[in-house]
Amino acid sequence: MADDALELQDITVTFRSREAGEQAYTAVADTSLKVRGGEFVSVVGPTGCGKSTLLNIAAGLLQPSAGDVRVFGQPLRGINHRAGYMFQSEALMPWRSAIENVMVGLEYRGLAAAQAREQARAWLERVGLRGFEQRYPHQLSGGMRKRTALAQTLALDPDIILMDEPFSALDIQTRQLMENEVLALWAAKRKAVLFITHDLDEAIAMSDRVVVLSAGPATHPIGEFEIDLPRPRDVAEIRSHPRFLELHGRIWGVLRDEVLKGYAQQLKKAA
Ligand SMILES: Nc1ncnc2c1ncn2[C@@H]1O[C@H](COP(=O)(O)OP(=O)(O)OP(=O)(O)O)[C@@H](O)[C@H]1O
Repeated sequence: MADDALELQDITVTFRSREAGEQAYTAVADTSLKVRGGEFVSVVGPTGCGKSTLLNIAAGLLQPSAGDVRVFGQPLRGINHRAGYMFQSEALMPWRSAIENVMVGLEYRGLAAAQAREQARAWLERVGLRGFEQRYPHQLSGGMRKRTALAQTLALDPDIILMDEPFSALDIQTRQLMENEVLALWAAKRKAVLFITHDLDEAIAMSDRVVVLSAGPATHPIGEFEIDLPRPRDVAEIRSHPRFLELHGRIWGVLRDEVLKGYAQQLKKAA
């Protein structure tokens, strides 16, 4: 459909080991997933189930073994240039100041240095980093580095935002502040968001829809839930809303067994 920003159709991903004798591993099997324009969709699933793999497919960083990816109705070939990507790990360049980190993508896009600097400054201000433009990543707190990375992603004005557990390394208060800021920025621009997390509370608090993945191998969606909580939301306050608790109970009912299977598999792998 034309109003789908991102569509994964029957995606299968099989990793083949280079070492002879090792078996191929099918991480994801027959997975279909859509994100409509302006929709905030979270994907939750047990550890190691294939969440990052799916995001890499959506970003065009990884080619599926089978299946198709469509971006605003067009087949994706190579990198998804309509998408911005925010990783779990730090992606800032340590030798560049905060403003230079935000500028780099804009300059790469062809903006003159002065213009790129101006836009980067405005974005740093929007994410609460006015006065910190000249600091280097090691001179910023973990939360500030995340804010810089967020400014870096949003400055490019992507139509689709892909986020892979972006706040998992933060303490709970900073995390909730950042989640609220992301929601406020998202509400202003209404981009399509695909958000990966293993935290069900975070997924429900942020999203319009939550997709639950099975444990691997051959991970696939096993449940999909519309999150009809009122907006604007405060991620801390919404957790005590009766509807939140009801949705949490229903989704956890589907997720719980997969989490247990996921743990068992990790232990088996480690043995
Ligand atoms: N390049 C690769 N080669 C072989 N196996 C891989 C590769 N990348 C991922 N895998 C395997 O595929 C499965 C899914 O990995 P993925 O990182 O997508 O999971 P995840 O759900 O994002 O994990 P986590 O919750 O720990 O972040 C894992 O079992 C992983 O070991």
